[in-house]
Amino acid sequence: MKVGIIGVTGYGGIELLRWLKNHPYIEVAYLGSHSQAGLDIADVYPHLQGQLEYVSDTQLQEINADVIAEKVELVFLSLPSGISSSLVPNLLEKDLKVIDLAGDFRIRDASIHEQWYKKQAPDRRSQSQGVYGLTEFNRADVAKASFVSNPGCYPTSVALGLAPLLLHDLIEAKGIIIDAKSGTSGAGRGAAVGTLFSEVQESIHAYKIGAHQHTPEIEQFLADVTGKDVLTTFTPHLVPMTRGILSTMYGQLTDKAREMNLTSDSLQEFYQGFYEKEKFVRIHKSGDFPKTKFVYGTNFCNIGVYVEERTERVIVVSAIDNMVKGAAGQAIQNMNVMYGWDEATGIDNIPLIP
Ligand SMILES: NC(=O)C1=CN([C@@H]2O[C@H](COP(=O)(O)OP(=O)(O)OC[C@H]3O[C@@H](n4cnc5c(N)ncnc54)[C@H](OP(=O)(O)O)[C@@H]3O)[C@@H](O)[C@H]2O)C=CC1
Ligand SMILES: CC(=O)N[C@@H](CCC(=O)OP(=O)(O)O)C(=O)O
Repeated sequence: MKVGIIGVTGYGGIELLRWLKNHPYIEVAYLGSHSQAGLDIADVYPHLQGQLEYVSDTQLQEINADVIAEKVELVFLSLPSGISSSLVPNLLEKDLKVIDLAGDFRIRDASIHEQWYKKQAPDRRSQSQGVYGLTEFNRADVAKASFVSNPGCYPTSVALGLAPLLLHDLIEAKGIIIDAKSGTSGAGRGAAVGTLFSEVQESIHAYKIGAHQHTPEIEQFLADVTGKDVLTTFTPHLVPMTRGILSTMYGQLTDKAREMNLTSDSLQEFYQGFYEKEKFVRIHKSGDFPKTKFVYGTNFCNIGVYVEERTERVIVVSAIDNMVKGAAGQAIQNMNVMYGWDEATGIDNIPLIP
């Protein structure tokens, strides 16, 4: 099948291109760029030299829906937030299948989108056709979708970590605390003082406290899962590494969980059972917790759980690679589901250690 990538020169786009080499059913027939059209992708990224036999046209093209529709059947969008919303309606009109990595179409409520993204919400007509692509939870809808809105990187790590607890009423839906840390690739390739080596190395800081745009995405998904309003305090941190997100989450046990005498061991068994059939979610043994290294360069989400009996709190630690399960890997996982292929096609590998 022929696919295209719009925004291929960015981190999400180039990661998609890297993974698609491993995919047996894919030819990449269109590479779109806003500011570098006309250049060859191997000139922009010389590490690709001699590796692009699966790309039928390696020259970066201008972004034009008519041209894209002539060349491919499905297109991945990996653009800054606020840009894909102007493109998606045109692409869908041309009967293209679309997987969007940006946040434009994730939030259903326009006023909430505008409040957190500080940008105009997109055209509702496109969104109504879109499916939130957290594959493990929305597989049936993704399989039927022509437009998938791929989840954000932090929300992927948080949702996979907390959904089992909320779904089974084991923690209170309000007062959840999420302390998350991301490597700098999460901020994209654009030059910015905040991600300079000299600013980031030997330092760690919290940012967008009480104001991060992933907060409503997390709450919307978890409310869909529980049928209740979910309230979280989400604090992201930037840490001096390139890839990876580690989210540490705290929830208060419910009466139900207390009556069950939930322990770390029984909670670990519950998570193991919950995700038993999931290829990309791996539960650590009781007493053992993930490191971002365990998922580096892979589509895995690793989760460790603990019940702190003294404070009646559950602690969940989840790790993903923001570029893979948090972006390109999950997008390809969704494409596999849309086409009825084995979900792990092209994205099954082992992390690099060390
Ligand atoms: N990085 C990550 O870990 C994750 C990112 N995301 C989301 O994915 C999207 C892409 O992120 P990322 O790859 O990191 O970002 P980058 O900044 O690295 O890349 C953005 C791309 O968009 C293109 N672009 C910039 N401005 C415009 C414009 N006005 N019109 C069309 N194209 C434009 C650039 O291409 P060119 O200059 O060639 O025109 C570039 O290729 C974002 O919405 C991000 O929030 C989601 C999950 C994780
Ligand atoms: C480290 C870092 O800066 N990460 C970015 C993640 C951006 C992202 O993925 O944004 P959308 O999913 O909302 O498009 C951030 O915190 O804004």
